[in-house]
Amino acid sequence: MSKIPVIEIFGPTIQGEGMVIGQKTMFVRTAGCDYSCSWCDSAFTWDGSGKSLIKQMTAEEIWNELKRLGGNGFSFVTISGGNPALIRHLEHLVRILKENGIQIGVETQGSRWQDWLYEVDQLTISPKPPSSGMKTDFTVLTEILEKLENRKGSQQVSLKVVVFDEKDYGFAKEVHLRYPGVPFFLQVGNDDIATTDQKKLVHHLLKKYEALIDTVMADEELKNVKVLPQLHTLVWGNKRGV
Ligand SMILES: C[S@@+](CC[C@H](N)C(=O)[O-])C[C@H]1O[C@@H](n2cnc3c(N)ncnc32)[C@H](O)[C@@H]1O
Ligand SMILES: Nc1nc2[nH]cc(C(=O)O)c2c(=O)[nH]1
Ligand code: SF4
Ligand SMILES: [Mg+2]
Repeated sequence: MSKIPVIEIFGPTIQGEGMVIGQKTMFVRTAGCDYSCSWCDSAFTWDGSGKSLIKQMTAEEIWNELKRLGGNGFSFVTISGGNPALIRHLEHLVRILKENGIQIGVETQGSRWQDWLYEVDQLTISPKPPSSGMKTDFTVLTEILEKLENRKGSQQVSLKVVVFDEKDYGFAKEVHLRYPGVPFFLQVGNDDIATTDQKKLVHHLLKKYEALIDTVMADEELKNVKVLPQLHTLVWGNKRGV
């Protein structure tokens, strides 16, 4: 059976970001990314520091681990990474989750396509702004969004851009104005991903959230948008596996 590189499986917890914020969910985090964002809060998935944590698992093994951790107490699984859209074999996990009546969420940056993305119930695509050091290939992103336009009725797709500075804000606007029909989220960037001083971090991030709200409220070009913090970071700081 084909193996999937998994770096962590955790939950149940709440989805802390984006269109499904607050949803009770399990997480499967795959290893490996085609990007290397300067501020990635999950760099251990791709920078070698988490190498010893990576397990090659079959879809059945992942499903068994999800049940061991979550028992009968979950109906939603979020697949993140790294970039899960690098891994074709996730189609097997998606099938097992579907067969068991589990709703699926995916977090990806919109740089790669896989056919199993059609089966995802809540798909968050998060193009990277300039501060990440990455460059979005808009031809690829447009192709992906065009494929998803013909999706079945129950699937929801959203765009989410993390904002650290003014240039990022300009990029976020560009993305929203390019794809005005796709539900759009702005997310506060965490620029202190290493600190263990949670009180200070939360205070700092709430200030940044307030500033981002102020900017968007004053901006006539951004109307039908949602502005969110990373809720899990406000609750648990930079802790991993929550
Ligand atoms: C770790 S990524 C994994 C999925 C995929 N590679 C992606 O970037 O969309 C999950 C989400 O966390 C966001 N993220 C990563 N580092 C962040 C940070 N320092 N502050 C805020 N959001 C961050 C990403 O933009 C993405 O939306
Ligand atoms: N609670 C919680 N919500 C999340 N939403 C997106 C996450 C991610 O790292 O992809 C994440 C995460 O790591 N934890
Ligand atoms: S695309 Fe996602 S996982 Fe990859 S480096 Fe950027 S934030 Fe991290
Ligand atoms: Mg995260």
